[in-house]
Formats: sequence, C-alpha cells, structure tokens
Amino acid sequence: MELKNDLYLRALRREATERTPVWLMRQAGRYLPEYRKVRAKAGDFMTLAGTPEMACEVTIQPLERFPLDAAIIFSDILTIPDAMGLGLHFVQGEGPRFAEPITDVAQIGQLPIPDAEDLQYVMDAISLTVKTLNGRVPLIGFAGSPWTLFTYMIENGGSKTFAKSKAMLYKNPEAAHQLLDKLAQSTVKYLIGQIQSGASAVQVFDSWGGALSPADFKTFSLRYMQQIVDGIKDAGYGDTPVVLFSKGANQSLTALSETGCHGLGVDWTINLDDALKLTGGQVALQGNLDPATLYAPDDHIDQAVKQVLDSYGNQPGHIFNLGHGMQPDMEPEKVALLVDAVKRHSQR
Ligand SMILES: Cc1c2[nH]c(c1CCC(=O)O)Cc1[nH]c(c(CCC(=O)O)c1C)Cc1[nH]c(c(CCC(=O)O)c1C)Cc1[nH]c(c(C)c1CCC(=O)O)C2
Repeated sequence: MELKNDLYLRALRREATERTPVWLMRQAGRYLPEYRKVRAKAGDFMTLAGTPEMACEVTIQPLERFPLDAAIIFSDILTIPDAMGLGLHFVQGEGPRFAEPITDVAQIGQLPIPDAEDLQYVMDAISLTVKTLNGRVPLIGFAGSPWTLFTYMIENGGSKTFAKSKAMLYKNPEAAHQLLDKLAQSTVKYLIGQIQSGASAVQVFDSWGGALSPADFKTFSLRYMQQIVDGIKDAGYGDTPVVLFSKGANQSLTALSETGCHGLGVDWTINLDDALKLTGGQVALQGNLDPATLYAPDDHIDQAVKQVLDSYGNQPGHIFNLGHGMQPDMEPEKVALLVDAVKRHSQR
C-alpha cells in the first residue's frame, strides 16, 4: 500500500524530513470519551482487542482527533502469555491477571510456543486497519519484551519490587532462560505475522527493562530482544524497522543501539543530546517528553516540546513521542496542543 504520509518511516531510516513526525504511546485508550464508549459496548478489554472491527475503530480514533503521523494497532502486550494458555483477564482497578500464572518452574517445559495463527484476531485487526487507513499513515505493530512478559507471568500482574520474578532469575536461571527463550521465539513469529498482515514497523515494549541492573539487563532482557531483532532479519524482514523501548534503561542505550534495531525509544530521564552521544547516531531516537507535561498549563507544554526538539538538534532521525504512555486522566485538548507544537517548532 502506497503511504501518503511516510514521515515516521523516513525518520526511522534517519532520512531528512520536512518536520519531525509525532505519535504517542498508548494514544488510544481511556482518556478518549469515544474509546470509553466502544469499551463499554465491548464489555471487557479482551473482547475489544479480540474483535477486529472494534480494535480497528479504536486504533483510528486518535487519528480522527489529532494529525498524528502513525497509528499503533490496538491490542496488548499480554496476548502472547494468553495464547500460551495462561488465561488473561483484567480486574477492575487492579490491572492484568492470569487464571493460570506460572507458580512452579515445572510448568515452563509444558508451555507451547504459539504461532501467529494462534493470534489470528491480532492479524485480522491489523489487515483490517491497514485497509481502512488506506495509506493515510503507517501502522505500527508491537509486542512486549520477553523480560517484561516474564514479570507479568511470574508475578501474576504488575509489581513494584519484582520479588518473585527476580528470585527466579537467581534461583532457577535455567528455567528462567527457558521461559525467556520461549517468549522470544513466539514473539519473533508474532511480529513476523504482524508484518505479513501489513504493519509497517514493529515496536518492542520493554517496560520493565529498567528494573534490572545493567549486567542483569544484558543477560535477561537485551539478549532476548537481540534474538527478536535477529529472528526478524533472518526471516527476510530486515527492511522492516524494529524499535526497542527499554524504559528506565538509559545506562544500556549504547548496548541497545548495537543490536541492529532501527530505532530506540527513550524515556524522559535523559536529554536527547546525551542519548545521541550514547547511541553514536547508529539508530533513530523516539521520545521523550515527560508524559506528566500533559498536566501542565498550555505555555509550559509548548516550551517543553520545543526543549525536546532542541535537545535532539535539527538533524535527521527523531520521532517525537512521550517518554512513556498516555494516562486515563489526561485531557485530549492538551494532546492537540502538543501535536500542534511539535509541528510548529520542527518545521524546517
Ligand atoms: C505494560 C504494558 C501493558 N500493555 C502494554 C504495555 C507496555 C506499554 C507500557 O509500558 O505502558 C502495551 C499496550 N497496551 C495497550 C496498547 C494500545 C496501543 C496504543 O494506543 O499505544 C499498548 C501499546 C492498550 C491497553 N491495555 C490496557 C488498556 C486499558 C484497559 C481498559 O480499557 O480497560 C489499554 C487501553 C490494559 C493494560 N495492559 C497492561 C496494563 C498495565 C494495563 C492497564 C490495566 C488497567 O489500568 O486497568 C500491560
């Protein structure tokens, strides 16, 4: 499909663009009243994500409001553990839970490695969305990093300390590596399936990479994201950009830039000029406005956007984004302001 707006893809290839492209992590979701309407109709989250027509509708909702330069397929990172048989559901006010979490290392050997066809609803949502977008902007596919999925599967949800998942790394490293390898293998299949269904680029969300020490990060997170980057290349999809986003892992930006990925997500705790030095211009950078800036007065947002653009310098290879996702209590009007500010301040 010929793209009418390919700024995001050109920036990922570090080509010069007439302005900086912008999209926002978790740009579809509860801060939009039109999302809450469809969400209520669906009843539960998995019905929404699992029904291609509804997933397509909420994927496009933010683009109807704001002139964003990319769409991201509406789904969740926990679809893979669900396809492995863990039984994902969302508990009101508590977040994700599994009917069958991993409580015993003996379960790990029995876990299947799902194929893309086992997640056919995601493939169908992507092909329908690409068709509906009709070349308006690229569609981004995504998955969770093996380490981030591992934490949810072992903790049975979110965690502040990662006590169970880290204890397993140290007490049962073999079983931990077996699970991480299975997750990496299924993620390769999943992301290739998304590319074949029409995704123009894929992003790996390593939301909890920053919970690990730099040494443990290399052993338990980076290594498996490397397996994903290599797996996609080895299957002949090396031209499709892969973006890695390890939140809180700025210490490891150099190592991340050496994986052969095309872009890196950057959180807001580092300036982009420093991130550029650490990555040596080998990859595009995506970020990195503090999402909480959206709670600030309008003129503050405008200046903060300009600061992020300035800290990258006026050079190719920047995709504007938040340093993490949108929150349900954020105001859509502030997003409109942000997107407008990016366009105004980055016009070349
Ligand atoms: C850690 C993580 C998850 N899911 C995701 C991550 C990585 C990104 C990050 O670090 O924020 C990724 C994700 N989840 C969702 C998207 C949609 C695409 C987008 O617009 O960016 C993406 C990219 C939709 C969603 N995924 C979820 C929602 C909210 C569910 C709802 O509408 O009820 C959305 C819009 C559910 C979800 N899924 C997860 C959590 C913690 C929650 C929130 C639970 C809650 O607060 O009730 C796991």
